[in-house]
Amino acid sequence: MTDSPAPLIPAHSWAIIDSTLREGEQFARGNFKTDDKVEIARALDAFGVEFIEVTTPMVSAQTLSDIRLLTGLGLKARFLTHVRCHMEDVQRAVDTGVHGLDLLFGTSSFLREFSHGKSIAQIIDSAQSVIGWIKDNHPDLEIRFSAEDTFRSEETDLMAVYRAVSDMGVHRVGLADTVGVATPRQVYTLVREVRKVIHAECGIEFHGHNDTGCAVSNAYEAVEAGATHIDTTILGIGERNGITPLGGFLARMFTFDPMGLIDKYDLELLPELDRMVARMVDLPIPWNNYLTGDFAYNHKAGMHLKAIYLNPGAYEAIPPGVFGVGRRIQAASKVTGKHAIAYKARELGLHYGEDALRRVTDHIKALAEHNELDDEHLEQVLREWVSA
Ligand SMILES: CC(=O)SCCNC(=O)CCNC(=O)[C@H](O)C(C)(C)COP(=O)(O)OP(=O)(O)OC[C@H]1O[C@@H](n2cnc3c(N)ncnc32)[C@H](O)[C@@H]1OP(=O)(O)O
Ligand SMILES: O=C(O)CCC(=O)C(=O)O
Ligand SMILES: [Mg+2]
Repeated sequence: MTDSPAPLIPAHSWAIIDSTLREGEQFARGNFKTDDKVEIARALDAFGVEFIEVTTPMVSAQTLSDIRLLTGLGLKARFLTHVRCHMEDVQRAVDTGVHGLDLLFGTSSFLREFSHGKSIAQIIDSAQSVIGWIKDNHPDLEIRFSAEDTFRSEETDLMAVYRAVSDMGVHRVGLADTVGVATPRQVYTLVREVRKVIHAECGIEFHGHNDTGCAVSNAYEAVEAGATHIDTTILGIGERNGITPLGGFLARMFTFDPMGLIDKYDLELLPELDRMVARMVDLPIPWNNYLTGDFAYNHKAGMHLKAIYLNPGAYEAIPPGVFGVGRRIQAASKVTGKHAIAYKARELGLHYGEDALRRVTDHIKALAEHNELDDEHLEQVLREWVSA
């Protein structure tokens, strides 16, 4: 007997840093009150994400006190706060009870010119003072250093920065696709290159925006190339059209290591998480949302329905029940077929011969050409057909 093959990408090789409480606060409708933050943190913790990233305490006195409240909840998830590579920010962050600091500095010419005005050498100098101070005064804190706008930065600049901060002893470096422009292949290649210049024990984090629709694929490519941490938010909320959504990323990774994901996370809570954030930002869950959208598990075409009744796996990559959602069979449309109609009839205890089945199917298709039938109407037609 042989061992079952190792999953393509084992779930234990990466961790989630959920940034709903940081990137999510930068979403147009993300204005979380203290109670909302507590609810989100508890829900993420119950789900099982490894890290929760919160906004910088520099935002306001309220934010500072909220971070202290959150880190005092006694959750299993570890808190990280996202701060500029700036002594004042760091000094305010270190006694908030967080487990680590996510430092960042923009390295692209756009951000060097228009955001902070520092050269690469100055960025490395600032990193040296800030990281050195944290290590001397708070050696227990985990430190991550990210080159903001990584994918529009010069590769030589990036390698100089990553090599330097890795030598300074950061626990993780971050690659950020800040404007959502990277392609999956670029992400894969750059993560591999970064791996070569940092220490073996240094982790790699990826943060990807969705401006060009690649946030999930890019996160996946990052992991495939060796990234250890992926930033997500619930429903993908964030600046502009957001970042890698928690549900979308998990859907992607589930296909490689279902048992690994089931062990790590309470996947059935995903719909609750999505509903919670949709309520807080006062928007519906998108109809085509990964896993939890209204129609994510709607099956309609006759050819699909025939196979779905025999084995749902024929047209579903991921069993919906694992993520706490159900499937919907939409049998009464113009694109339906006789197998679906026979199945629906059998559910009602009705049986047709072959000719009758063809005729009732065609009748339903013709009716649905004008107006789709709901379940009640379909049932009525099927019963009338038998008694007619
Ligand atoms: C891509 C991203 O999502 S990055 C994260 C974005 N997050 C945030 O902006 C958090 C919320 N921000 C805030 O509350 C405020 O912007 C604060 C408290 C951080 C700063 O507020 P202000 O002092 O009023 O400055 P303002 O926001 O107008 O400008 C940004 C400042 O940060 C500086 N800065 C930008 N990036 C960095 C960095 N990585 N490290 C250090 N300083 C930086 C800029 O130079 C500018 O400072 P300056 O006025 O001395 O030139
Ligand atoms: O700190 C990071 O790595 C990411 C910051 C951010 O939100 C971004 O670049 O879009
Ligand atoms: Mg971002």
